[in-house]
Amino acid sequence: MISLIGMPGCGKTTVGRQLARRLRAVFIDSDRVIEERIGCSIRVLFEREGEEAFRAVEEATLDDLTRTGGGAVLSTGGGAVLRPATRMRLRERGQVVYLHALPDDIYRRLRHDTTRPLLQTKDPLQQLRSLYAQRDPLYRETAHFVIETGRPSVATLVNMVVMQLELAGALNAGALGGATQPAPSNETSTDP
Ligand SMILES: Nc1ncnc2c1ncn2[C@@H]1O[C@H](COP(=O)(O)OP(=O)(O)O)[C@@H](O)[C@H]1O
Ligand SMILES: O=C(O)C1=C[C@@H](OP(=O)(O)O)[C@@H](O)[C@H](O)C1
Ligand SMILES: [Mg+2]
Repeated sequence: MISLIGMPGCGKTTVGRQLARRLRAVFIDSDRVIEERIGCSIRVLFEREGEEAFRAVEEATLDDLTRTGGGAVLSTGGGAVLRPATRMRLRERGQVVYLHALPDDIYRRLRHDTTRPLLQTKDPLQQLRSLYAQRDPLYRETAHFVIETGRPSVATLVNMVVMQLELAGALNAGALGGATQPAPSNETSTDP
Protein backbone atom coordinates (compact mmCIF):
# COMPACT_ATOMS: atom_id res chain seq x y z
CA MET A 1 0.00 0.00 0.00
CA ILE A 2 1.11 3.56 -0.73
CA SER A 3 -0.32 6.02 1.79
CA LEU A 4 -0.38 9.79 1.33
CA ILE A 5 -0.30 11.93 4.46
CA GLY A 6 -0.13 15.68 5.04
CA MET A 7 -2.00 18.81 6.02
CA PRO A 8 -5.63 19.34 4.96
CA GLY A 9 -5.53 20.79 1.44
CA CYS A 10 -1.99 19.63 0.60
CA GLY A 11 -3.39 17.50 -2.26
CA LYS A 12 -3.66 13.97 -0.82
CA THR A 13 -6.99 13.22 -2.49
CA THR A 14 -6.17 14.88 -5.83
CA VAL A 15 -2.64 13.50 -6.14
CA GLY A 16 -3.66 10.08 -4.76
CA ARG A 17 -6.34 9.57 -7.39
CA GLN A 18 -3.93 10.42 -10.24
CA LEU A 19 -1.16 8.34 -8.72
CA ALA A 20 -3.46 5.30 -8.53
CA ARG A 21 -4.40 5.78 -12.19
CA ARG A 22 -0.75 5.98 -13.16
CA LEU A 23 0.15 2.82 -11.20
CA ARG A 24 -3.05 0.98 -12.23
CA ALA A 25 -3.79 0.56 -8.56
CA VAL A 26 -7.03 0.76 -6.61
CA PHE A 27 -7.67 4.22 -5.14
CA ILE A 28 -9.02 4.58 -1.62
CA ASP A 29 -9.81 7.86 0.16
CA SER A 30 -10.24 7.06 3.84
CA ASP A 31 -12.51 10.08 4.42
CA ARG A 32 -14.95 8.76 1.83
CA VAL A 33 -14.86 5.27 3.37
CA ILE A 34 -15.56 6.83 6.78
CA GLU A 35 -18.54 8.75 5.37
CA GLU A 36 -19.92 5.52 3.89
CA ARG A 37 -19.55 3.81 7.28
CA ILE A 38 -21.14 6.55 9.38
CA GLY A 39 -23.84 7.38 6.82
CA CYS A 40 -23.31 11.14 6.95
CA SER A 41 -20.64 13.72 6.13
CA ILE A 42 -17.58 14.16 8.33
CA ARG A 43 -18.70 17.71 8.94
CA VAL A 44 -22.02 16.51 10.36
CA LEU A 45 -20.28 13.91 12.56
CA PHE A 46 -18.03 16.67 13.97
CA GLU A 47 -21.09 18.84 14.68
CA ARG A 48 -23.12 16.05 16.30
CA GLU A 49 -20.52 14.06 18.22
CA GLY A 50 -17.29 16.05 18.22
CA GLU A 51 -13.77 15.51 16.97
CA GLU A 52 -12.89 12.58 19.27
CA ALA A 53 -15.79 10.50 17.90
CA PHE A 54 -14.45 11.13 14.39
CA ARG A 55 -10.89 10.20 15.45
CA ALA A 56 -12.10 6.85 16.84
CA VAL A 57 -13.84 5.95 13.56
CA GLU A 58 -10.81 7.20 11.62
CA GLU A 59 -8.40 5.00 13.59
CA ALA A 60 -10.57 1.88 13.16
CA THR A 61 -11.10 2.56 9.45
CA LEU A 62 -7.39 3.09 8.78
CA ASP A 63 -6.57 -0.09 10.70
CA ASP A 64 -8.93 -2.05 8.42
CA LEU A 65 -7.76 -0.35 5.22
CA THR A 66 -4.04 -0.77 5.90
CA ARG A 67 -4.60 -4.44 6.77
CA THR A 68 -6.69 -5.31 3.74
CA GLY A 69 -5.76 -2.68 1.13
CA GLY A 70 -2.98 -4.64 -0.63
CA GLY A 71 -1.33 -2.59 -3.37
CA ALA A 72 -3.83 0.27 -3.24
CA VAL A 73 -3.07 3.99 -3.08
CA LEU A 74 -4.59 5.35 0.15
CA SER A 75 -5.29 9.05 0.63
CA THR A 76 -5.72 9.70 4.34
CA GLY A 77 -7.31 12.64 6.19
CA GLY A 78 -4.99 15.34 7.52
CA GLY A 79 -5.37 14.21 11.14
CA ALA A 80 -4.69 10.52 10.51
CA VAL A 81 -1.26 10.77 12.16
CA LEU A 82 -2.60 12.09 15.47
CA ARG A 83 -3.01 8.59 16.93
CA PRO A 84 0.30 6.81 17.61
CA ALA A 85 -1.17 3.39 16.70
CA THR A 86 -2.19 4.70 13.28
CA ARG A 87 1.25 6.21 12.67
CA MET A 88 2.80 2.82 13.36
CA ARG A 89 0.31 0.91 11.19
CA LEU A 90 0.69 3.23 8.21
CA ARG A 91 4.48 2.99 8.34
CA GLU A 92 4.71 -0.76 8.93
CA ARG A 93 2.08 -1.79 6.40
CA GLY A 94 3.30 0.10 3.36
CA GLN A 95 5.15 3.08 1.93
CA VAL A 96 4.19 6.47 3.34
CA VAL A 97 4.56 9.71 1.36
CA TYR A 98 4.27 13.07 3.12
CA LEU A 99 3.00 15.79 0.76
CA HIS A 100 4.54 18.79 2.46
CA ALA A 101 2.72 22.13 2.12
CA LEU A 102 3.09 25.39 4.03
CA PRO A 103 0.11 26.98 5.82
CA ASP A 104 0.10 30.09 3.59
CA ASP A 105 -0.08 28.00 0.38
CA ILE A 106 -2.88 25.86 1.82
CA TYR A 107 -4.79 28.93 2.95
CA ARG A 108 -4.76 30.32 -0.61
CA ARG A 109 -6.30 27.06 -1.85
CA LEU A 110 -8.87 26.46 0.85
CA ARG A 111 -10.06 29.90 1.96
CA HIS A 112 -13.49 29.41 0.31
CA ASP A 113 -13.87 25.75 1.31
CA THR A 114 -16.59 24.88 3.85
CA THR A 115 -16.20 21.08 3.96
CA ARG A 116 -13.28 20.91 6.40
CA PRO A 117 -14.72 21.39 9.91
CA LEU A 118 -11.38 22.24 11.53
CA LEU A 119 -10.98 25.26 9.26
CA GLN A 120 -14.43 26.77 9.95
CA THR A 121 -12.98 29.30 12.40
CA LYS A 122 -12.63 33.08 12.48
CA ASP A 123 -8.96 32.90 11.55
CA PRO A 124 -8.32 29.82 9.36
CA LEU A 125 -4.75 30.90 8.53
CA GLN A 126 -3.84 30.98 12.22
CA GLN A 127 -5.55 27.60 12.64
CA LEU A 128 -3.50 26.16 9.75
CA ARG A 129 -0.30 27.50 11.33
CA SER A 130 -1.12 25.92 14.64
CA LEU A 131 -2.11 22.56 13.05
CA TYR A 132 1.14 22.66 11.06
CA ALA A 133 3.26 23.27 14.18
CA GLN A 134 1.63 20.32 15.92
CA ARG A 135 1.55 17.92 12.97
CA ASP A 136 4.61 18.53 10.78
CA PRO A 137 6.83 16.50 13.18
CA LEU A 138 4.25 13.68 13.22
CA TYR A 139 4.05 13.56 9.41
CA ARG A 140 7.86 13.44 9.21
CA GLU A 141 8.06 10.70 11.83
CA THR A 142 5.53 8.58 9.90
CA ALA A 143 6.74 9.12 6.32
CA HIS A 144 9.28 7.18 4.29
CA PHE A 145 9.41 10.05 1.75
CA VAL A 146 8.73 13.78 1.82
CA ILE A 147 7.57 15.58 -1.36
CA GLU A 148 7.53 19.39 -1.55
CA THR A 149 4.21 20.51 -2.97
CA GLY A 150 4.17 24.38 -3.12
CA ARG A 151 4.38 25.15 -6.87
CA PRO A 152 4.35 21.89 -8.87
CA SER A 153 1.21 20.81 -10.73
CA VAL A 154 -0.62 17.63 -9.74
CA ALA A 155 0.87 15.80 -12.77
CA THR A 156 4.40 16.84 -11.74
CA LEU A 157 3.78 15.73 -8.15
CA VAL A 158 2.64 12.32 -9.40
CA ASN A 159 5.89 12.02 -11.37
CA MET A 160 7.90 13.04 -8.31
CA VAL A 161 6.20 10.43 -6.11
CA VAL A 162 6.67 7.67 -8.70
CA MET A 163 10.35 8.59 -9.10
CA GLN A 164 10.97 8.47 -5.35
CA LEU A 165 9.22 5.12 -5.01
CA GLU A 166 11.14 3.69 -7.98
CA LEU A 167 14.48 4.89 -6.60
CA ALA A 168 13.72 3.16 -3.31
CA GLY A 169 12.67 -0.05 -5.07
CA ALA A 170 9.24 0.33 -3.51
CA LEU A 171 7.35 -0.38 -6.75
CA ASN A 172 8.91 -3.82 -7.24
CA ALA A 173 6.56 -6.79 -7.34
CA GLY A 174 5.40 -7.56 -3.83
CA ALA A 175 6.88 -4.44 -2.20
CA LEU A 176 3.46 -2.88 -1.78
CA GLY A 177 1.91 -5.91 -0.15
CA GLY A 178 -0.51 -6.90 -2.90
CA ALA A 179 -1.27 -7.09 -6.58
CA THR A 180 -2.28 -3.99 -8.51
CA GLN A 181 -5.53 -3.82 -10.45
CA PRO A 182 -6.99 -1.74 -13.29
CA ALA A 183 -7.79 1.63 -11.78
CA PRO A 184 -10.87 3.47 -13.08
CA SER A 185 -13.57 0.87 -12.36
CA ASN A 186 -12.08 0.07 -8.96
CA GLU A 187 -12.22 3.41 -7.23
CA THR A 188 -13.61 2.84 -3.78
CA SER A 189 -14.87 6.36 -3.61
CA THR A 190 -14.97 9.75 -5.24
CA ASP A 191 -14.67 13.33 -4.12
CA PRO A 192 -17.85 15.06 -2.96
N1 LIG B 1 -0.46 20.73 -6.75
C1 LIG B 1 -1.60 21.41 -6.76
N2 LIG B 1 -1.70 22.57 -7.44
C2 LIG B 1 -2.83 23.28 -7.45
N3 LIG B 1 -3.95 22.94 -6.77
C3 LIG B 1 -3.93 21.82 -6.05
C4 LIG B 1 -2.76 20.99 -6.00
N4 LIG B 1 -3.02 19.94 -5.18
C5 LIG B 1 -4.30 20.11 -4.76
N5 LIG B 1 -4.85 21.22 -5.29
C6 LIG B 1 -6.21 21.74 -5.02
O1 LIG B 1 -6.28 22.00 -3.61
C7 LIG B 1 -7.55 21.61 -3.09
C8 LIG B 1 -7.36 20.61 -1.97
O2 LIG B 1 -6.85 19.39 -2.51
P1 LIG B 1 -7.21 17.97 -1.89
O3 LIG B 1 -6.67 16.93 -2.82
O4 LIG B 1 -8.66 17.89 -1.55
O5 LIG B 1 -6.35 18.00 -0.55
P2 LIG B 1 -6.38 17.03 0.70
O6 LIG B 1 -7.03 15.74 0.29
O7 LIG B 1 -4.95 16.86 1.07
O8 LIG B 1 -7.15 17.76 1.76
C9 LIG B 1 -8.36 21.06 -4.29
O9 LIG B 1 -9.18 22.10 -4.77
C10 LIG B 1 -7.29 20.69 -5.30
O10 LIG B 1 -7.77 20.78 -6.61
O1 LIG C 1 -6.93 17.72 9.23
C1 LIG C 1 -7.87 17.11 9.75
O2 LIG C 1 -7.90 16.84 10.96
C2 LIG C 1 -9.00 16.66 8.88
C3 LIG C 1 -8.80 16.65 7.53
C4 LIG C 1 -9.85 16.24 6.57
O3 LIG C 1 -9.25 15.58 5.45
P1 LIG C 1 -8.30 16.32 4.36
O4 LIG C 1 -6.90 16.31 4.90
O5 LIG C 1 -8.44 15.49 3.12
O6 LIG C 1 -8.82 17.70 4.20
C5 LIG C 1 -10.85 15.29 7.25
O7 LIG C 1 -10.26 14.04 7.55
C6 LIG C 1 -11.37 15.90 8.53
O8 LIG C 1 -12.08 17.05 8.17
C7 LIG C 1 -10.26 16.22 9.53
MG1 LIG D 1 -8.68 14.66 1.12
